[in-house]
Amino acid sequence: MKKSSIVARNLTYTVFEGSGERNILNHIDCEIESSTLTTVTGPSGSGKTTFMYALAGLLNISEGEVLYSDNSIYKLKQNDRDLFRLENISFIYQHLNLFGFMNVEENITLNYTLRKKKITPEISQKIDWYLELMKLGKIRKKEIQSLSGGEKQRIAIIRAFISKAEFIFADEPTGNLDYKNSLLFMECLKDIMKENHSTVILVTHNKEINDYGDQKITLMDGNII
Ligand SMILES: Nc1ncnc2c1ncn2[C@@H]1O[C@H](COP(=O)(O)OP(=O)(O)OP(=O)(O)O)[C@@H](O)[C@H]1O
Repeated sequence: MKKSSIVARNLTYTVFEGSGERNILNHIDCEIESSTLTTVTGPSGSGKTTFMYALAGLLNISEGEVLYSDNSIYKLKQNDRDLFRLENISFIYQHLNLFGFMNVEENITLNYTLRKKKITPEISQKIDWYLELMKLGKIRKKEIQSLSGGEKQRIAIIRAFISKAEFIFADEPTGNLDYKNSLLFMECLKDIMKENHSTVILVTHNKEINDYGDQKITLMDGNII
């Protein structure tokens, strides 16, 4: 068996509601193997986004742990945890998180800027290649506000791909895309996974996207079913 790259043990996230408590994630155990695509589905409110954030070390979990190659992300000091994420994890959020005050190129290369890494000619060429592939053409210097929802989504996707992160967490990455572009995204994702040996966790409501998963997780009321 391949080595597990992410392991969650007893992962629990509790919130206080009124006079009581509620487990949004309820003692979850799971293993995600290296270089695989794991899809996460379930009804609205079942805990998919929370699960993804908890795996990425973004929450103050109530119980349990998340291990990346046997190291607990929640045992890291906050600064080290942030640094680990910056170096190793790319996100494609439901709400895109693109910055309106930056142009397309600045948004795509944000991870490099934050890590003070140079944009090599090879990376620059790759950006053009992705822009062409995603049918966006010559928009590197365009303002983000001037783009449509689907175009912004594709920029967020390119930003995640270009960072070459080992782990990609994607929350409804095809939510703003039409059928053709959704399948194009999945084909690109598979190529990227092969090239970078990435491990991908992808939240989706879409049955066809879910079918791409090597492992399929279904959540219901904070439990894996
Ligand atoms: N910090 C919080 N405080 C209170 N409730 C929360 C908090 N975070 C999440 N929830 C609740 O937990 C439940 C799960 O939320 P989550 O966003 O993870 O669901 P989801 O499955 O991703 O939903 P959707 O498919 O609609 O995006 C929801 O009922 C949400 O309101």
